[in-house]
Amino acid sequence: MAITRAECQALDARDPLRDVRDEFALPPGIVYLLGNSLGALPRRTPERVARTVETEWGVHMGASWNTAGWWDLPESTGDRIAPLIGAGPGQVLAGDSTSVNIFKAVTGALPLRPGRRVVVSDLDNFPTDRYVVQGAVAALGSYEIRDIGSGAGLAGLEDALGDDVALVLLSQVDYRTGALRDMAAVTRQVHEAGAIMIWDLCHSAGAVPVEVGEADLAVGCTYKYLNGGPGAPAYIYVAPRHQEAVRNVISGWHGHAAPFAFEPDYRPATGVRRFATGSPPVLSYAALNASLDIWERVDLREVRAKSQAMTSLFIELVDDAGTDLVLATPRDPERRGSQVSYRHPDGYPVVRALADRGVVGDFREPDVMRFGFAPLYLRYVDAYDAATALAEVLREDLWRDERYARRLTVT
Ligand SMILES: Cc1ncc(COP(=O)(O)O)c(C=O)c1O
Ligand SMILES: Nc1c(O)cccc1C(=O)C[C@H](N)C(=O)O
Repeated sequence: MAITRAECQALDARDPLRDVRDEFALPPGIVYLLGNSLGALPRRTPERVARTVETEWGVHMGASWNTAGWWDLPESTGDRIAPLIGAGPGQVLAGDSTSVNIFKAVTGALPLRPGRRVVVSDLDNFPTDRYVVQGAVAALGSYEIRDIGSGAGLAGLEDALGDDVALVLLSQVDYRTGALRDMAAVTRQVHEAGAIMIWDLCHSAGAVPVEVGEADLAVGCTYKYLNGGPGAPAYIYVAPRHQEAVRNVISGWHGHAAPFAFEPDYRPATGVRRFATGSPPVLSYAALNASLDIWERVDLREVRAKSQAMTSLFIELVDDAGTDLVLATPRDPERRGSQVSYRHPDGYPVVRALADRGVVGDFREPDVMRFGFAPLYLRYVDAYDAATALAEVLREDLWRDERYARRLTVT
């Protein structure tokens, strides 16, 4: 092998992020490469959630809407997410799920381009992005969807862009392959065609230093690299230039200009607050905010450097092992997020056999094995152990055991 385990340990000893790992409660004996699906539990999270339950809810009760800042959680939490995506204060609102925020973004942005009736959607995007666009178009009527294949670097985009296109929705990092799109260049291209650009940042926030830049709107989740917990509040970014023009079609009372005036008719709040809808899940915000304490202390350039080094190391080690895996992730570290994916016709049982050996990745149809490298809590030695286990599972055909063929409900 190109590098020894001892050399990986030496890399860990020099890692500027090495102490951040202690912030996480990681089960022993596990190499957790699923942080791109559900991030690990920060040690401080249980205490923060317990405080919200026992003191804010249990003692101060309803007063906590004011005294504990519950009412303002969507904005205050959004302001803490903002630096992670290159946005400023008052530009990000935390709440709802990514799916709901996609619906709000798409239906809110389409009227900005009257007369244009086409939404460009990526065939390889995460399905919920496509499903929500399909639902929005069906609900609005008179719009149509133009699908592009993202495969070779969004090759279809140029041809799809015409003077009938109102809006383009894309993910910055492809969930299957981990390919990273040039957000600034694609946004420019879409704007030159006169359309609105909406980005899904689910697989990029916390994985790469995101710059929303000229993007019109963006959405993302916080339960992957941001470690906010299962089902943690998602977020929506609305560029300041659009905030007064974009309408929130799910116009609930939390986005009203005067919610406690209990007026019969909706009037939107100013700024990003108008994208709020209903009561925030306060306990989930508590968990997310505990994790954001950690993000506040880390330098995103160090996160990116470590992510690129770890993913490169993993790829080199798997190369050296001489398996029949096909790398699905770009080899150039500048062109990938923080995951490494391989194609293998029996990827599903391979991933299950690996999990039995303590290396947790996942599988995405039709043939993609994904290994996410969350730089806050993974070590170089983890990349080494994972590559070694993967090579062993393939070399010794360990995945052929029939118990690995059975599909789990959630994969
Ligand atoms: C790109 C992308 N968009 C959206 C989602 C999910 O959306 P939601 O938070 O609504 O489940 C995911 C993952 O679950 C995703 O990878
Ligand atoms: N959001 C998830 C869920 O609710 C259940 C299971 C997995 C997830 C995920 O996040 C999957 C992830 N977006 C993916 O890229 O496949």
